[in-house]
Amino acid sequence: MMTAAPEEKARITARNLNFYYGQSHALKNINLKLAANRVTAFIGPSGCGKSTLLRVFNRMYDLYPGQRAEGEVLLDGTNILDPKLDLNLLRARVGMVFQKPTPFPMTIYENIAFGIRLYEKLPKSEMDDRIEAALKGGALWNEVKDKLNASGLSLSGGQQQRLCIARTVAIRPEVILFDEPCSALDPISTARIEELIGELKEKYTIAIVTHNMQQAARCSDYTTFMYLGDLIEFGETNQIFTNPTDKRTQDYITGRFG
Ligand SMILES: Nc1ncnc2c1ncn2[C@@H]1O[C@H](COP(=O)(O)OP(=O)(O)OP(=O)(O)O)[C@@H](O)[C@H]1O
Repeated sequence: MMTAAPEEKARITARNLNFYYGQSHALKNINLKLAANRVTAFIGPSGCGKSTLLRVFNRMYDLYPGQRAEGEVLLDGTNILDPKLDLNLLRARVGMVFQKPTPFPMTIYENIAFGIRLYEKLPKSEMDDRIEAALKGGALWNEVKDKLNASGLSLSGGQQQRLCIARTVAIRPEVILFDEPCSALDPISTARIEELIGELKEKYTIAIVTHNMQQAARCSDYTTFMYLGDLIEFGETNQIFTNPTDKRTQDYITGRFG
């Protein structure tokens, strides 16, 4: 197993990470660094553990009994697997965008304000500024600035996904996790989100799970190939796609399995 890490500042470091669904061993001794202000893509055949790994990074699994992680996952030096950790704070630092856009059934404005209010009490004018900045961060401001009181559900699928990204950005996270963020979107909306991910990495550290090889190649700096719960290969995206060292990586990226 190759677990080399980039010679860059790490935002998240996983050390000897194992994950279990009851008796089932879903992540096997994962060692990995997510470089700060870079996009790291996770690829591999269905069921290899990509989403499980992403869900460890913000302790999403904590909501479900019987699921447990062992080892260490450091976020700027703090072990996020520590049972005493404040999960609300963790989820403010590590935001997540899901496969299906999930706006709340409320106005565009309230979709963003809702999350901010969980953490901060702001006067109206400051809140307005934060909402504008978040919608700009989600590359949605120009399309919605004249209808902030319309329902979030009235937007197109691609706009809804950008609203969800704006909602995540509004809380000022350090890391954003994307779990197949484009799989429900058309090619134009997909291109828009990929472009946005490229912009977001200036401020945030990004991890993205994708089934789309072209997407991983287009928008990531580093790529991780996983197989049956193992991290098989990690490297610069260009190297993984042009000159992988492991035969399983090569077979997967050339479409021989998965
Ligand atoms: N809630 C669960 N309970 C039990 N086993 C689970 C659960 N969720 C996932 N698994 C198992 O853990 C392993 C990893 O699943 P995971 O969803 O992380 O894979 P993935 O690589 O993201 O797959 P996909 O590409 O299909 O989304 C699989 O064997 C899966 O069956």
